[in-house]
Amino acid sequence: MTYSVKEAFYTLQGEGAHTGRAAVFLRFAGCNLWSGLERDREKAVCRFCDTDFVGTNGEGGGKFREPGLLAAHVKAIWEANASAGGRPYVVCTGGEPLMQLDEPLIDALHAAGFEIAIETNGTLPAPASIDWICVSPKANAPLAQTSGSELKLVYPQTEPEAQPECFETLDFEHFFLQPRDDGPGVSHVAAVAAYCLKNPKWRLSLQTHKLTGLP
Ligand SMILES: C[S@@+](CC[C@H](N)C(=O)[O-])C[C@H]1O[C@@H](n2cnc3c(N)ncnc32)[C@H](O)[C@@H]1O
Ligand SMILES: Nc1nc2[nH]cc(C(=O)O)c2c(=O)[nH]1
Ligand code: SF4
Ligand SMILES: [Mg+2]
Repeated sequence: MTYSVKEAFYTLQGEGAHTGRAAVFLRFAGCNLWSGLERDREKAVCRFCDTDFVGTNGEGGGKFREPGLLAAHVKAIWEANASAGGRPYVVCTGGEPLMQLDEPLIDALHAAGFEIAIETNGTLPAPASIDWICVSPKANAPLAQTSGSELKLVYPQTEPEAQPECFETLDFEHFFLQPRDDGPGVSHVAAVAAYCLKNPKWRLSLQTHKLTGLP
């Protein structure tokens, strides 16, 4: 299949349990919960998205006709940036990466030496061969993937079915609340901190790339 990639870039993982780890971010185009067009945002299932995942015109983006070609592209980005040590790490995100990330591409990334992480909204099942599965549930989007490495819930969400208590018995190793970024002048950090202080099962995940200026 042909993979549509919005952008691919080298940075530090900004969120969750692997915060601070060097990685190639592979951002697939398209999502099943929003078209990505501002005119559709209010009627979308997921309305708080902070990401442009439309098209293939970003840095390192493009269309890749074979899994091996995309894996070679990711490897070239790693090798152009990392000089020594550390296991090559790729974070597949989007948009919704599970609309495109398939077994042939997972095999090709593994063959290129990568440990593979995914950031997914959990509405599509994730292949078990992915090394690190981060699920970020959204209100009104039933979960197909109820186990994994970390569950990272954007907080607050108003809908009753997107409250932290709805997810805390699922089969994940780590539970994070991430303050919803509503743009300049609004912060939900204190609300997340207060929740985590009362409910120690949950930890605070800051979007540290937005503090450091990394992509
Ligand atoms: C852009 S999404 C792409 C992956 C996948 N579609 C998902 O939603 O998990 C990557 C991460 O950013 C989070 N995110 C999106 N918009 C956000 C916002 N406004 N504030 C905080 N986190 C946000 C998502 O919940 C997810 O954990
Ligand atoms: N540095 C950095 N860390 C991230 N963690 C998850 C991200 C995403 O958009 O999926 C992201 C991102 O866009 N940049
Ligand atoms: S599911 Fe993820 S990529 Fe899709 S609109 Fe929501 S946050 Fe953005
Ligand atoms: Mg992001």
